[in-house]
Amino acid sequence: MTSNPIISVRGARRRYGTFEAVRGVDLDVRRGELVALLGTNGAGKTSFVELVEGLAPADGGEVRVLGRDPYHQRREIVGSLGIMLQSAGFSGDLTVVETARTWAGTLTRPRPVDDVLAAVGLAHRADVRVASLSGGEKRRLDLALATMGDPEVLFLDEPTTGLDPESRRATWRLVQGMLAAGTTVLLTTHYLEEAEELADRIAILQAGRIVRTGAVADIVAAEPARVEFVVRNADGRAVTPSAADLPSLEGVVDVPEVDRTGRLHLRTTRLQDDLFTLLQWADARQLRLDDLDARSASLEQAFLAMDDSSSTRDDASEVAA
Ligand SMILES: Nc1ncnc2c1ncn2[C@@H]1O[C@H](COP(=O)(O)OP(=O)(O)OP(=O)(O)O)[C@@H](O)[C@H]1O
Repeated sequence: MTSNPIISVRGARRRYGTFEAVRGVDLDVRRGELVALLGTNGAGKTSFVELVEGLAPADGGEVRVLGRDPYHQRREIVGSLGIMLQSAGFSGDLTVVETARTWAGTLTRPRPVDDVLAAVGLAHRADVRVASLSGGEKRRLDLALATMGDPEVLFLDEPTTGLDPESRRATWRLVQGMLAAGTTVLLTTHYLEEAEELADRIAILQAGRIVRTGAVADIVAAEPARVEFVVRNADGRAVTPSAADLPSLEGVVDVPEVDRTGRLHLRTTRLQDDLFTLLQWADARQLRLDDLDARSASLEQAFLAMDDSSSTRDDASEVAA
């Protein structure tokens, strides 16, 4: 299916004085897709997302949401956007339901307030003053307001920060329901598990540039898998093979390490082949690979590896820019 992207950004730039926080970002988000923007603190996520939300003008490049410039043509699209900022400025004196009703009054087609509060698990807190809510409850009220207008495009800036694991999962279910109904979502998060759970695609920002985009599986596949075990002989005693004792393993990157407990750690780009070779090697010598743990890299490992390598690359791209 080819359709125009709902969010389309080309060469976006944003400056604060002489400092450039967003340095030529390209991004497309298609209808019904969730793209998660990841990056370490100060990478430029909020600076970039504010351009797409139309809360600030770009200093260069082109930003389009639903075919419009979200800053200069904001009034034409604002009714189709739902924005959940990192901190919303509610009056603490209003109750939850009063806040929701006030917000509903600003929207063209609000969903029923009771439904929206129930969806985020705040129905039983409707008459509590906002000032008395916990941090996690305030976050859920933010989400209720952002989704009240049934937006075509939803911006979620760290939506589950401060939520307990159960509330976090409830938020994920709500977002998944909106995605299934065709909502397009741009999410920023520091929780890689959240990105793994929700994102169709991930974009990783580093010092104002996107250094990687792709599906979680593709990003993770580029990172070596981990294998760990303790080698024991026929008597059950742990033995520590040197690298020279081990069979030749084709996918192994860097030298296998033995930690203080005698556990051997290696990383390989050919998990199945190298595991098979290791098991054959152990079998032929009547050795056991105890507590064997072999697993693909997590998004977290891929993210940390990318962050290391891109900070080195960044110095080079600075000169080239
Ligand atoms: N109003 C501002 N004036 C000057 N510099 C700013 C301003 N806002 C942000 N910056 C700088 O721009 C860079 C990007 O900040 P931004 O808040 O966009 O990062 P972020 O990826 O959202 O970080 P976090 O994960 O901590 O929210 C940082 O170096 C920050 O110090």
